Amino acid sequence: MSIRLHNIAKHFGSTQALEPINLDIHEGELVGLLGPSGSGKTTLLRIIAGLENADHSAQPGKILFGDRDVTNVHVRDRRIGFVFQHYALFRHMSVYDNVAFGLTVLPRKRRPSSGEIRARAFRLLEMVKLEHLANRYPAQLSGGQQQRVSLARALAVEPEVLLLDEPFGALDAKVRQELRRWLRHLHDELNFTSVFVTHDQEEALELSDRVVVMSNGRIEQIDTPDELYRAPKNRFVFEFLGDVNHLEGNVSNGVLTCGDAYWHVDLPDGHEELLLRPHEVRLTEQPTSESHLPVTITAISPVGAEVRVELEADWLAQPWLATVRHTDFEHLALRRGQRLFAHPRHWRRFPKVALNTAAQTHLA
Ligand SMILES: Nc1ncnc2c1ncn2[C@@H]1O[C@H](COP(=O)(O)OP(=O)(O)OP(=O)(O)O)[C@@H](O)[C@H]1O
Repeated sequence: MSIRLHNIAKHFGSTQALEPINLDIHEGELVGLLGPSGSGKTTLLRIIAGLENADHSAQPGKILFGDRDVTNVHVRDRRIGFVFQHYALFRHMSVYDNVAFGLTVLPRKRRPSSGEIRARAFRLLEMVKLEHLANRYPAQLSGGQQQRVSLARALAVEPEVLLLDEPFGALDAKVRQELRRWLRHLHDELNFTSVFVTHDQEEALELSDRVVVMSNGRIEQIDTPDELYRAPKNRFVFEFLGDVNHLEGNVSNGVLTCGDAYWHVDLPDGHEELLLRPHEVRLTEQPTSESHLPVTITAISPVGAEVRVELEADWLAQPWLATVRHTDFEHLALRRGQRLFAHPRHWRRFPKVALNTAAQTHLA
């Protein structure tokens, strides 16, 4: 089931939660709504669900599920499954009853027989690997298990659209990771269309077919995770998707200078701010004829696939972060207090005048 939003806007009193938005979600897609707090993600999800009405204006917005105009259709009749962080399980019902609930309350005409309800609920419990806990009560489950029951409960009524609002928000990192895999797996196997809200970049990039990046009630970019990361449309998207180092200074005759640091860049004269990711910073013991960017290591974190190194310098307003391979870390014998030189491998600049102009990128 595709979802099409046309000219959807929302005010709460004088607060504009959403500027007029157009969004096409394809059938079978898993789409993440990503943005900082207050950017309008939940409002957009609630409007898709029918829990909130969009503004009625001179040009009222429209919501289509497939060919069906659901703009004025009640939430009950939109055939949607929900998994909301605060939409808790029924505490007085067993796991099995929670999952079967949606089917037992269907109107008689659409309600399956009790044997079928039982079979379907158990099939879903098997899918989320919880059939052995069918008789337990929610309070007797871990947070991750409860969210898996929520997922099974939402899927029991065979929704064509599944909406999830920060579904794994309250869980620890490892359980979140596991549940993401669950969701992706169920999504691919059952082939519904899903929209989920998150403020976690990693979650959005890992789970989504496409990500909708939002800020201030606006859509900044809609793209595949790969495209978003490689070709951010503006500075906001670039900064929101990961750690960023800033290099600010004046360019004159092809040399950017900042305090006692300088670097040859192919840019016209003027003030510049260049942005680079931690993996785009190379560290060496000596400067080169091209760059002289002296830095001091202030912290080292060797946890993970790469070593994270924090760098400070008089010419930097904010510390830089560099990620280096473990082999380079050992080779350079990096330690706190060590003085080194940074070399940008790659950088971007986002001209300030027009926020939405494409980034200029440069490979050093
Ligand atoms: N019921 C409401 N009444 C008044 N203002 C609201 C209401 N719901 C949301 N807002 C405002 O609308 C804007 C968007 O809120 P929304 O909850 O959609 O953001 P969000 O991106 O989901 O944020 P978060 O990640 O913090 O949940 C915010 O400025 C918020 O204060």
